[in-house]
Amino acid sequence: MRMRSPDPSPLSPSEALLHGQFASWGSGSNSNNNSCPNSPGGPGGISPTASPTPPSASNYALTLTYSHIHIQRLCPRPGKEARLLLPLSELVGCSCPRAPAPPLLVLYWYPPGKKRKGVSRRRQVRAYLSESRSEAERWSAAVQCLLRGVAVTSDTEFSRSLLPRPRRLLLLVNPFSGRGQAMQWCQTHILPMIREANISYNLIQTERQNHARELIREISLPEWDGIIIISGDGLLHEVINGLMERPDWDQAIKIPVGILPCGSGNALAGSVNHHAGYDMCLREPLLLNCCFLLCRGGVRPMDLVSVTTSPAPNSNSSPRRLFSFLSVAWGFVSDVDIESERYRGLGSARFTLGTLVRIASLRSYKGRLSYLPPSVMTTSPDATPPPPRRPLSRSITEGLEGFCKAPIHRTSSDMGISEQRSLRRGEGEREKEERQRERERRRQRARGGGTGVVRASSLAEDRERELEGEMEAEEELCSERSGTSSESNEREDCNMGKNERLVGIKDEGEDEGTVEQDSSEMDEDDRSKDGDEEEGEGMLPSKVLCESFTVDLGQEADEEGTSGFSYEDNPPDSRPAIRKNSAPSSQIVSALLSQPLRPEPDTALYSVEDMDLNGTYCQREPYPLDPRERALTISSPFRHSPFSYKAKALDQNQNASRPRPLSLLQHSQSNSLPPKLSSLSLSLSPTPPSSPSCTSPHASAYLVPRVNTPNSTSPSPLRTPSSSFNFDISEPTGPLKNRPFVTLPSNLPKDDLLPPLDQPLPTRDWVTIEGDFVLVLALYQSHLGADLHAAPQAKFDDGLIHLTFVRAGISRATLLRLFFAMERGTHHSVSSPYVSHVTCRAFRLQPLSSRGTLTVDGELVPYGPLQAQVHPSLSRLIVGDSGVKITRF
Ligand SMILES: Nc1ncnc2c1ncn2[C@@H]1O[C@H](COP(=O)(O)OP(=O)(O)OP(=O)(O)O)[C@@H](O)[C@H]1O
Repeated sequence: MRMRSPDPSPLSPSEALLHGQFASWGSGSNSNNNSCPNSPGGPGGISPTASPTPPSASNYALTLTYSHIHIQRLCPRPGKEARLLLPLSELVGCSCPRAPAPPLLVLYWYPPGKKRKGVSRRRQVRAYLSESRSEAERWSAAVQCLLRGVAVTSDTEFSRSLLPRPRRLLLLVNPFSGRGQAMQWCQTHILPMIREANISYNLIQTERQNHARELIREISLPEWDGIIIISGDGLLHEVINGLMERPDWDQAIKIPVGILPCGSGNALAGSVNHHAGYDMCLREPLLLNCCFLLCRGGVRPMDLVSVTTSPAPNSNSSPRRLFSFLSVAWGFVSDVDIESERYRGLGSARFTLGTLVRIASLRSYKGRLSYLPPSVMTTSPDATPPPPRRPLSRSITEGLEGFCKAPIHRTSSDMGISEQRSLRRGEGEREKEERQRERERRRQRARGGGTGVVRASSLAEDRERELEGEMEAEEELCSERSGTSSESNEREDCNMGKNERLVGIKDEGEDEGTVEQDSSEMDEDDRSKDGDEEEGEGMLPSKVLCESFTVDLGQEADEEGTSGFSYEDNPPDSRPAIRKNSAPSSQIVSALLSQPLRPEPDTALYSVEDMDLNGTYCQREPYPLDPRERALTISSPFRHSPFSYKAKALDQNQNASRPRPLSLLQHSQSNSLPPKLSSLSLSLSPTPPSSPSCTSPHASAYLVPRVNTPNSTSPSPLRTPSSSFNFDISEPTGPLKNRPFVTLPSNLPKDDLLPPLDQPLPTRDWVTIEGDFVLVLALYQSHLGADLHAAPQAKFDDGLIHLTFVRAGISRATLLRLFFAMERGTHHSVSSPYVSHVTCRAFRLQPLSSRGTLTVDGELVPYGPLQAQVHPSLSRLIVGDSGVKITRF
């Protein structure tokens, strides 16, 4: 019994809603005490025929207030606390068993677990024997009224009639999610708690992929107060899309949805758990927290993101639209998600192993990422309006990894350094500066042969010139100001600023050299270079925090500080990539990291396909590739990868009816640790040579005109409307999600920020980054997995997409450090010029590499151009007490 010390402030009578005396009844935790009352109606519940245990000698005085039940032992025993304060916020329900059971008041209490991570909240059932049934029922009704948010006062006559009808929930269980424990957990954890909360439910097991989606499209929704997914995030993805495919989608999507985590990633559950203020946890503790929050009720609006994907390969259909509640991933994250399917038996540890394998064979992808930063808006009508904001029109073309770092530092932010400086000046100066830059860009493009192709080797010069242009403009501004009393001071300031920036440019150049060396020699030299890198760190800009988002300008310098990074340096519970329940031990990690990372000779070739403005792939120059990469499918070190790319994939619908169990069976052969892990070759993936000096034959080939550059050329001659989306690319045959061709309702919310996928983006306001990426991750929840706090600022309804992109050139150690820091959500402070975090309202992703994986909410979608826009607060999520109470009863 958890008796607490007496409340120092005695209860005032006005606070008390009810007061009464009860005798004790066998109480305690369900697991330890067989004599205690069990779940109402559940197995082991109070048997009507059971003869009541004789009341104990000790009696209790119970007082009910708006927030607590005060339980006072009337005959204090030595060594025992005399008083227990039971917060109503920790109760899921209360009952009064029907006759012939004794007149009991039964309280179902789930106090939170100990602070130590991973310790579950524990179920405690407390039963008190009343003098009469009517008194017990009065108390039960009063407690339930408070739990359900019914307005009551001390004058209220409590009875069952005051209670709203029990909530009705549709529970959808994917029995194959995670490690296949969903049904077992239903019986042991979920259903008992739901019964105790007096919730009615219908439980349906899904039988195949898209079963839930079809079901949700058809059912009558007014019968339900909520739809609960007992699975991973994939099943919720189906439900959300099923709701949006209904003719009454605008009503349907407002039905509260909830998630009880039984998958392996459980990102949304992790976000809900975090939102409720609980410590990060996994498995049963996470499930119990989420189930508790569900029973407490309370919903919040949740943003949905409308994603338009390319049509499936070999299909003549148009782009597909779907709705996403979690993420879009390309590169590292989606690769790990899909490739680690084969380790599903490991539970969430599959991501750990997948992460290590993918880091060992790190690869990068060419592509173009464009995004629309959120606009600056004043929320208060009294607030002074912001200065007129010049529409931003920026496009950043990056060269090879580590080569052109400066542009991304400065301009990928909504209010980057150059923009902030411009805004301080008058419109005239800004326009003048803009014109000057424009002229410079045009000259630059003309030098590129008039094709719009930007030479990679010229990018750094380009950027340097741009900076010089800015400085000249500033100098002009200073000279215009001369004549005032502060003339000399200002001039000095200006000159000083210029010198500092020139030093900065020089230093960046030096740093780039270092980073190139880093990418080619990697870890072998890590330790020795540590000191040098530290030196350079102070010379670079450190970090710009923008109003709406953060862009890390940090120095990759302490990248090499990661040479000192070892598993010994990190407490075991602070590793997201190496999870607590991970199968791979630190020895595996050490083995992987201790391998020398050698650049592989570029001995084999495969074709790199470039894409024109219309999203059509065209073959460009050959791209060097390690022969093993070709042999090992998508650079997996596992020879029998079930995800090998076939020359031509089946239409995704040909997998359509393949139920999950089959796919699990199919993967079961590889559901084991990699053979001979220690002999894994840590060869570099086919990233281009680190030198930007165009030694790579393809260096200028993949840099194609940018659609949203103001002066970009008209659409490429390769573009033909009919050939748009006609991708001759292969897809993994296994897990590509079958999406039945359903005609979406015509009145769905429009993606008003985006043109059709085959049209160029608007020339204003958008930012484009082009180059080699290790990963692009668009997240709209705080968590990417239950223990990956990947977007710490994200809220369910912030109307924002949180974009993280990592560019090629990042070392394995830094990447690993980034994932480690993600567990605590501190990865934004991992200083690396290759890592950027921004927010946006819409984005477009155009992969330029011919192979890769794209996932939406962890589900594979056709590989090709994709775009997305956030639709704020479109749906409603059950989050517990911190939300608004469910009103539909
Ligand atoms: N009965 C079933 N048989 C086969 N596949 C199913 C079944 N029910 C659902 N699915 C599909 O299984 C896929 C994975 O489900 P889900 O994401 O819920 O679990 P998970 O992958 O274990 O969890 P997480 O996404 O958190 O890793 C989804 O695409 C879903 O459509």
